[in-house]
Amino acid sequence: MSARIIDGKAVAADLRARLAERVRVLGFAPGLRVVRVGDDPASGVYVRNKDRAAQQAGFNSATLQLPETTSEAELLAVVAELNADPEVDGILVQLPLPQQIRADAVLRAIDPAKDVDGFHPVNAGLLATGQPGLVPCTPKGVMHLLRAAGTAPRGARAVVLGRSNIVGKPMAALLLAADATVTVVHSRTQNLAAECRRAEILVAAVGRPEMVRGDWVAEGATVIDVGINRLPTGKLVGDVAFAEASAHAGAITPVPGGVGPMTIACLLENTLEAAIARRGLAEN
Ligand SMILES: Nc1nc2c(c(=O)[nH]1)N[C@@H](CN(C=O)c1ccc(C(=O)N[C@@H](CCC(=O)O)C(=O)O)cc1)CN2
Ligand SMILES: [Mg+2]
Repeated sequence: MSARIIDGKAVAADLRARLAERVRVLGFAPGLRVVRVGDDPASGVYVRNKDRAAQQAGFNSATLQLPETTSEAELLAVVAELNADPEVDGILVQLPLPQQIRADAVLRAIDPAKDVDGFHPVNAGLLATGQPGLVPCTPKGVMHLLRAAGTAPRGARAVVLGRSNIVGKPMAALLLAADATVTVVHSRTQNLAAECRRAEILVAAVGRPEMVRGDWVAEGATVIDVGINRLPTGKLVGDVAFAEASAHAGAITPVPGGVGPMTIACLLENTLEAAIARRGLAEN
């Protein structure tokens, strides 16, 4: 079998266009503030892309750039200001942070109602207990991609490779909420390949270049590759060996152009949701 390619760029562009139209109809500009600390070059690219996508969709977006030497207390003070600012609907602190700052302490300080990354323990708890809240952008984007691919999670065997708070755990919760039968596997799991081979939906989010080989993929499975790994050659690859896996999968996301663009589109979706909820508006 040669897999269908799930075009994340196109799905993200479509979502961004629909969000822009909703913003136009609502008649106000949702406020987004992205905080970048230091000069990690990849973060620079992501933050610029977020800002540009937000502005193109009619959001009131700005990036706050802080020096690499920023202390945790200084960053917490910036977060407190944004929490108190009525013009701000969404706050996102770009990760990774410099080593003198505890990311957990900063993420916990963000007002959960403005936590458009969905990383605050309150939002994580709401998701884990099946209640409405702000959902992390990358797993939310994966759910959009499954819909676009025509892959229904209900009753399907889903395997999530990776157990991070940012992707693996919320991904498992979302699939479970969509009635999939979910298994989470990780570096300590025995027989990883055999576990993955059982999946009708396989989500790889482990951060190891091309770890998932062709014979880990069941015939006809939908494979979603969350990994974005830069090889020493400069080439960007996912957690899945794309050519090998494509020979078995029914549908597969590429890297680049798969999950990555959805992360940014879903950030806009979350910011719009936060703006609507903060204003007590209900859309019809
Ligand atoms: N606060 C957060 N920090 C980080 C997150 C996050 O969701 N919230 N995720 C990643 C980085 N990230 C967004 O911030 C992100 C990474 C990659 C892409 C993307 O579109 N990638 C492209 C390829 C880009 C390239 O050429 O390098 C693709 O996959 O097509 C978007 C967002 C860590 N930090
Ligand atoms: Mg991503």
